Amino acid sequence: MIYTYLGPAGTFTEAALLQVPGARDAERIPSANVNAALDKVRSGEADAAMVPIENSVEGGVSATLDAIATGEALQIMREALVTISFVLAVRQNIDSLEQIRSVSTHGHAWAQCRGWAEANIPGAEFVPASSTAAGALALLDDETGHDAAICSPLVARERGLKILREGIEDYQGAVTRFVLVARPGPIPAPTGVDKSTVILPLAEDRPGALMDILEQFVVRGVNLSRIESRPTGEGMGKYFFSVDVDGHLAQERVADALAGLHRVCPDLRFLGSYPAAEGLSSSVDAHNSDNAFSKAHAWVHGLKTRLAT
Ligand SMILES: O=C(O)C(=O)C[C@]1(C(=O)O)C=C[C@@H](O)C=C1
Repeated sequence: MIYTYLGPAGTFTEAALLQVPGARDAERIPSANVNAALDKVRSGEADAAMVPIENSVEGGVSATLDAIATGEALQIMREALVTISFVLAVRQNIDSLEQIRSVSTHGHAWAQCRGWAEANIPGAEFVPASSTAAGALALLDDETGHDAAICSPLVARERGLKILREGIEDYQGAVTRFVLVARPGPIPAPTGVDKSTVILPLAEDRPGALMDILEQFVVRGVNLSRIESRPTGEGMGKYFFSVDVDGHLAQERVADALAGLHRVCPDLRFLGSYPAAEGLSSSVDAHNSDNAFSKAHAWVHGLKTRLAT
């Protein structure tokens, strides 16, 4: 297996990839951004890419949500959760917060430390970086660049960076969710605690269009764990929904909901069923169990055998 991930080495995304059994000893190619990582998978240069998709404080990672929703089809094989904590790393000549005029990090990391930054380095300019590790490593390479970087404690320690403050995140215990994405292939077998992801473009802007979609889940007792609307880029007011549901394609209620969605949303994109990284809370009523669906299908099938030909 050849893996790629949002690099350079030392990103939270690499930490997520290292949770995948075997990834530590496999070839790992860093990519400069999410699109580059997914392109490597689409072209066959890598077999799978780990990319961030959602943070418990800042929400969805738009670059990933958009890139997997369009273009050549991809499939989510698994997910990984990483607890996020940030340090403030500085150049060797900086000894106090007052000396910091510019700070670099990834946009999602900046959003998670904004309160701390406003209170502690109010005058500092934010310099966007392609990842937290890229912002941190520039402290070593680029003598003319920013004074400080917000990054993981790990990359700061491994690269011998000077740490001025630790635990600067606004919300302790924040978590980022990552997905491992591959070219479409076999769908991982159900584990009993699974998720499925589906992209639902709105066919037309009319009253009840979202209700038609949600109804497909509600009537089959399928719980949604995430729903986000993203602009398609094709003009104002054009959106698709990116949805995670509890359950696996192998479960009748999920398969039946997908069939219903295909009728109301024919351009939908199924992004996969895969093991959930943590236990799901939703329970399934008896009338939405596989058994109830099988009995109902068998009953209708029996009736149909009596149709006059
Ligand atoms: O910059 C990194 O280290 C990343 O892995 C990216 C990323 C993100 O996109 O959310 C991952 C985790 C943190 O929430 C901040 C940044």
